[in-house]
Amino acid sequence: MEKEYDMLIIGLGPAGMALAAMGTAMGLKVLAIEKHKIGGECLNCGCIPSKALLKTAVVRKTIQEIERYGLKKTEVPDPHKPFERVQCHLKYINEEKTVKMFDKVDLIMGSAAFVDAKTVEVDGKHYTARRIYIATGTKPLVPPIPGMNTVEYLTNENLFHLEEIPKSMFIIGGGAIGCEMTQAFSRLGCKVILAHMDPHLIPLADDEAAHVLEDELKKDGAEIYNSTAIQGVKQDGKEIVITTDKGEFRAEKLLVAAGRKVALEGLNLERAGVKYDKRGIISDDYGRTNVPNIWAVGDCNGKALFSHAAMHQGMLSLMSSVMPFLSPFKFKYSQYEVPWSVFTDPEVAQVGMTEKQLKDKGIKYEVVKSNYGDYGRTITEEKTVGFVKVMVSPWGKIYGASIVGEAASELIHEFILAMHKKIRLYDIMLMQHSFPTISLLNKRVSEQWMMKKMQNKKLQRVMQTLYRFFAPK
Ligand SMILES: Cc1cc2nc3c(=O)[nH]c(=O)nc-3n(C[C@H](O)[C@H](O)[C@H](O)COP(=O)(O)OP(=O)(O)OC[C@H]3O[C@@H](n4cnc5c(N)ncnc54)[C@H](O)[C@@H]3O)c2cc1C
Ligand SMILES: NC(=O)c1ccc[n+]([C@@H]2O[C@H](COP(=O)([O-])OP(=O)(O)OC[C@H]3O[C@@H](n4cnc5c(N)ncnc54)[C@H](O)[C@@H]3O)[C@@H](O)[C@H]2O)c1
Repeated sequence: MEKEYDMLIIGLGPAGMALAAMGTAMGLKVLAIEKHKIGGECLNCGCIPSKALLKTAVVRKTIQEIERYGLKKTEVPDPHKPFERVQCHLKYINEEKTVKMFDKVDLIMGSAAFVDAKTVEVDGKHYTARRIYIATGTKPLVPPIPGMNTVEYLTNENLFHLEEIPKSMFIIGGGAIGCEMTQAFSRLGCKVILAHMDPHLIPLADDEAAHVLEDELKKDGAEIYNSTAIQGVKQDGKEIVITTDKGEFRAEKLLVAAGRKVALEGLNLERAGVKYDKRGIISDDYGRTNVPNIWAVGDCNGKALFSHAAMHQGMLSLMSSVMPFLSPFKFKYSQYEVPWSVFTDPEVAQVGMTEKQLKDKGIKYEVVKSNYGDYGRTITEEKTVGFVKVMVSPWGKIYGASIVGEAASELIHEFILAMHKKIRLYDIMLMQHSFPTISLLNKRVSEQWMMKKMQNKKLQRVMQTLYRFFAPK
C-alpha cells in the first residue's frame, strides 16, 4: 500500500480537473488516475476540437460571403489540413497549459479499477484515499442499427483525426454534436445529410429556435431529416449506404452522434458496492454514491452532460466534503440552473424551462421576444437571424430564456444570474447595457415586456393619475 491521500480522483476530464485543482489549492494530498489523456473528452475529442473546426468553417463562410461586407469577391480557399490545425491547438493546450496546472497532483497514467470500497488498483499497485471521486465520463452511444458493425463509422473519438474533409457525410443524430458538425463540415465543402429520430434539431431546445437553426444549416447546403428511423447501414465499395424510412442515402463517411452511454467498463464498481444504472452512477444532489467515501462527479452520474456542469459539480462536491454543515444551503447541485449553448452560427442557448416544458407542467407564462433583425448593431454586422425569448410570470419572474442568434452563448449568462438571484425582468430593464452591444437585446426584451404591460388600460389609468398628481402645480 502506498502513502495515504486525501483525494483519489479517477478520470481527469473537466470534473476530475476541477476537483484536482481545488484540492491542491486547499493543500490536500491529491492522487489522480487517468487512462488516456488529461483533459478528458472535452479537451481531446469534444468541446475544444469541435470549436476549433467550427472556427475554420466560419472563416471560410465569411470569405464566401465577402461581398456582403462591402469587399470584393475573392476566391474561396479550399480547406488546407484543418484537422492538423485542430490537433496542433490540442497539443499546445495539453502540453503548455493543462499539464502544468497539475504539478502538485500525483498523477498516474493507467486504468483504475476498484479492489474494494477503499482501494483502487492500477497496473497491480494499490492506492487508497480518504475519499474517492469517480469522474470517468461517458462514451459515444452507438444505436443497435442493423449493419452498424459491418461499416467503419466515425464518432467524436476518431472524427478529429481525419486527414481531410470528406466529399460527403451522413450524420446520425441532431443533437449538439450532430448540428455543430453538420455546419462545420458543410461549410468546409462536404455534402452533409443529417437524420435523427426526434421531431426537431437539438431535442432539448425551444422548437422555434431549432427551426431557425435548421433553416440556417440548410442554407449551408445540408439536408436535414427530422423524425427519421434509420433502418440499416451497409458498405458498398467506397460508400456507406444508409437506409431510412425517408429513403436511401449514400455517403463517403458516417458519423454517429446519437447520444452518450456511461463509461464504467473495467472499473469493477461491484467490488466497491457502488450502485449504477443505465444513466450512470447513482448519486445524490452532492455527488455522493451509496458508499459513504465514494463520489460520482460529472458526466458519469448522468445528471447533466456538459463540461461546465462537470466542473461545477466538482467544485460543489469538494466544498460539501469540506463544509458538510453548509451543504443543504450552498452545495446542492440542483440549486444551480444548468444552462447550455450550441456553438453553431447562429448559436442556440437555453437556461431554465422552454415553452414546451412550461406547458407540460401547466405553468401559466407570458412570452416576450426581441428580434436580432430589429437592432442596428446586428443589422450592420449582417447578423439579423434570431431572437431572445424570455418566459416570465405576470410579475416578471423569469422561468426561462431561449436565445438563437449571434453570441447567444454569451447573452444567456445575464438570465442565468437573474434566475439564480431571483432578479425580475424589470430589473434587467433598469440596468444600463452599453450600446451597441449585442447584450443590449436582453435589455430590449425586458423593455418590450414593460411596454406590453403598459398597454393594460387599468395600469395606464393608474400611471396617468400618478403622473398628473405629482406634476408641479
Ligand atoms: C464533440 C463534443 C463536443 C462537446 N462540446 C461541448 C461544449 O461545447 N460545451 C460543453 O459544455 N460540453 C461539451 N461536450 C460535452 C463535454 O465534453 C462533457 O460533458 C465533459 O467532457 C464531461 O466531463 P467529465 O470530466 O465528466 O468526463 P470526461 O471529459 O469524459 O473525462 C473522463 C475521463 O476519465 C478517464 N477515465 C475513464 N475511465 C477511467 C478509468 N477506469 N481509469 C482512469 N481514467 C478513466 C477518461 O479517459 C477521461 O479522460 C461535448 C462533447 C462532445 C463529444
Ligand atoms: N455545445 C455543447 O454544449 C455540446 C456539444 C456537443 C455535445 N454536447 C453534449 O454531448 C452529449 C451528446 O451529444 P449528442 O449530440 O451525441 O446527443 P444528444 O443526446 O444531444 O442528441 C442525440 C440525437 O441522436 C438522435 N438519435 C438517437 N438515437 C437515434 C437512432 N437510433 N436513430 C436516429 N436518431 C437517433 C436523437 O434523435 C438526437 O437528435 C449531449 O448530451 C450534450 O450535452 C454538448
